[in-house]
Amino acid sequence: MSNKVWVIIPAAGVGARMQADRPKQYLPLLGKTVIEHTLDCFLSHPAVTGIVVAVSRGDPFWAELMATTLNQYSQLHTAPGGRERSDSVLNALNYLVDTLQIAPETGVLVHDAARPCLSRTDLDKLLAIGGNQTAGAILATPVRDTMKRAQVDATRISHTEDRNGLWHALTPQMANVGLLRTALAAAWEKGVVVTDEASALEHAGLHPVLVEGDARNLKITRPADLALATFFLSATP
Ligand SMILES: Nc1ccn([C@@H]2O[C@H](COP(=O)(O)OP(=O)(O)OP(=O)(O)O)[C@@H](O)[C@H]2O)c(=O)n1
Ligand SMILES: C[C@](O)(CO)[C@H](O)COP(=O)(O)O
Repeated sequence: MSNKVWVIIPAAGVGARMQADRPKQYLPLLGKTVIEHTLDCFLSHPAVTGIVVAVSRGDPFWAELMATTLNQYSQLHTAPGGRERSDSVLNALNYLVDTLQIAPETGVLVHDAARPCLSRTDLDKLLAIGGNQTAGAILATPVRDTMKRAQVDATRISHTEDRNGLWHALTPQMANVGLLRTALAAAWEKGVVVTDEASALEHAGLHPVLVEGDARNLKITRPADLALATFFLSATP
């Protein structure tokens, strides 16, 4: 795999859990939108050839950014979002192969638009380790807390899960274009719901590498997460 990669940014979610007046990737954060912070890490990286952002059809916020603050970046492309996150990612992969004719052995990173706190250090670490992994690689952090399995009615504890060997999957998640496209398409064909790229690779019988990353690379999901992201981005040098 060459050391140059493409990046896919799934940004077609509605952010229901955020309960905001717009999708969370477009919420203001330290003077610009969440997604602009997310893109910053990749737009300035020498190993990144281009970026495909999967957005909902008719998304007015993305169109506004592309007409203003992002209009100078020729390496930015857009693909249609899908019903699920995995559909958005597959649409972007199909755009890379069918429209841009990107070779299947090209490396690709998939990173949530809602994760604006990715550090350059972690990105470089993933690129260095993931660049030669045939089964893919993901940023992840070991579980810290005691993990409880709820009873069916979700009000009481059923039992405690063994947390040894449990990790939080983060993004970016890295593989080559052809492998990931085939794995996601196969999962879709089988009706298997996958919530990250590694799940599709696992369903294909692969075991992606775990690359320990910084727990501050949080996914903005609920209202309190925006204040955390603000703190993390304000505190970094
Ligand atoms: N059909 C979808 C659903 C999600 N995403 C993107 O995938 C990332 C992670 O998904 P999540 O945090 O679940 O975002 P939402 O689906 O928007 O959140 P919610 O589940 O609260 O609606 C986000 O950047 C989101 O924009 C996407 O591109 N296409
Ligand atoms: C891809 C991901 O961020 C890894 O933890 C997570 O699976 C996204 O899940 P969501 O339900 O779409 O937020």
